[in-house]
Amino acid sequence: MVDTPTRLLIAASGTGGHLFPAIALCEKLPEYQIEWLGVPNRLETQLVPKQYKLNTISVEGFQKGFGISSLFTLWKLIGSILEVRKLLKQGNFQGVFTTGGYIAGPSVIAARSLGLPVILHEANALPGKVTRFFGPWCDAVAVGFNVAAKYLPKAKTIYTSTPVRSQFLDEGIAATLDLPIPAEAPLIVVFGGSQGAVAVNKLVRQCAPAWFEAGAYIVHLTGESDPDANSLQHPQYICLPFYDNMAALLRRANLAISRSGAGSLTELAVCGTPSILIPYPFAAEDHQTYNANVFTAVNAALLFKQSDLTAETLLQEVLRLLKSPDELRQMGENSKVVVLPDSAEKLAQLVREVIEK
Ligand SMILES: CC(=O)N[C@H]1[C@@H](OP(=O)(O)OP(=O)(O)OC[C@H]2O[C@@H](n3ccc(=O)[nH]c3=O)[C@H](O)[C@@H]2O)O[C@H](CO)[C@@H](O)[C@@H]1O
Repeated sequence: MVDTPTRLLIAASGTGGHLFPAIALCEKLPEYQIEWLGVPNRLETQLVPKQYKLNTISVEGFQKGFGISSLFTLWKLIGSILEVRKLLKQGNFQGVFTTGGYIAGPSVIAARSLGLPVILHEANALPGKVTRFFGPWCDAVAVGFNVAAKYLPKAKTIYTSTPVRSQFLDEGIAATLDLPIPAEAPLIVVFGGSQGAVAVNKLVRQCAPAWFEAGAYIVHLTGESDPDANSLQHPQYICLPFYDNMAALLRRANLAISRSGAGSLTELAVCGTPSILIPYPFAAEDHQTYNANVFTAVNAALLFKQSDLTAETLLQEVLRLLKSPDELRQMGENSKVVVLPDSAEKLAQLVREVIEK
C-alpha cells in the first residue's frame, strides 16, 4: 500500500511577522503536502513561496463596540467559516496550523467543527485577542516567548520560540552581505517591522549627521510608504524600502534601531544584535511594549516610548553606545537567552505529534 502524504493547511496572513514563521515551519515539513489560506491583497500574495497553493477568503476583525458594521463582519465571518470548511473537506486536509490574527478565527472554528486538529503559534509576549479566545480550542498553542503562557491559562501551551527564516541559522551569512560597508565601520541598522516606521525614520534622519561624524554607517530600511525616504543623501548612508538578506545585515550590525514586533525581536536575538527598541504605539493592546520588556528584562535592549523620545535623546544614546563596544557586545549576548534557534524544528516536531497521533 502506498502511504498518502499528510495534508496541512497553513492559515497565516497579513504581515511578515505572521508569514515568516509559517514559511520557516513548512521548510521543516518536507514530507507534508501544504496549502496556504490567506486574504487577497495582503503580503502573502508576494511572500508565500510558489510551491504552496494560496487559497484566499475575505475576513476582517471586529471594530470596538457593536453596530451595523459588526453585524456585517459577523455575517462575513460565518461565510468564511463555511468557505474554510469546504476547503478542508474537499482538500482532504488532516490539520490546520495558524499564526493567529483574523484568519485564525474562521480556520479554528472550521477545523474543530470537522474534528480536525489545530496548532496555533503565538509569536507575541502578550497573546493577541484571537489567540486568547481560541487558544483553548486548539490542540496545542506554541508560544514565542515563555512569558506568553501566563496569559493563556486554559490552553495547552508549549514554548517553542518563534521560527526564523533558514538564512538566520547560517552563522557565516554576514560574509554574503552585498552592501558597500567597510569591514571596520560601526554599522547601525534601522528598520520598522515589515511595513517600515515613518516616525522612527524621521527621528533617525535628524540624528544621522552626528552618527556619520562618529564614523558610523547606517542601513535604513524605510518601508514603502515614507514620502521622505529619499531626502537624505550621504556616502555612509544606504536607504532601501525593503531588504531581503536580513540575517547577513543583522549579524553584521553593531546596533539595531527597531520596532518591537515579535519577528524582528526573535531575529535580533538569534543574531545576538543589541538594539534600541521603539514599540509601535498603536499596536493592539500595546503588545509591542510587552515584547520589548522581554528584552529589557535581560539587558539586551534599551526601550524608548515613541511619545517620550526626542531626536536629541536618541542621538546621544546611540553616540554613547557607539563608544561602548563592550556594552553593545554584552547586550547582544544577553539577547540570545530569550529565544531558541532551532524553533522551526521544534514546531515541526509538535505539528507531527499533534497531527499524526
Ligand atoms: C504593527 C503591528 O501590529 N505589527 C505586528 C506584526 O509585525 P510585523 O510583521 O510588521 O513585524 P515583525 O517584527 O514581526 O516582522 C517583520 C519581519 O519583516 C522582516 N523585514 C523587515 C524589513 C525589511 O526590509 N526586510 C525584512 O525582511 C524582518 O526581518 C521580520 O522578519 O506582526 C508581529 C507578529 O505577530 C507583531 O509582533 C507586530 O507587533
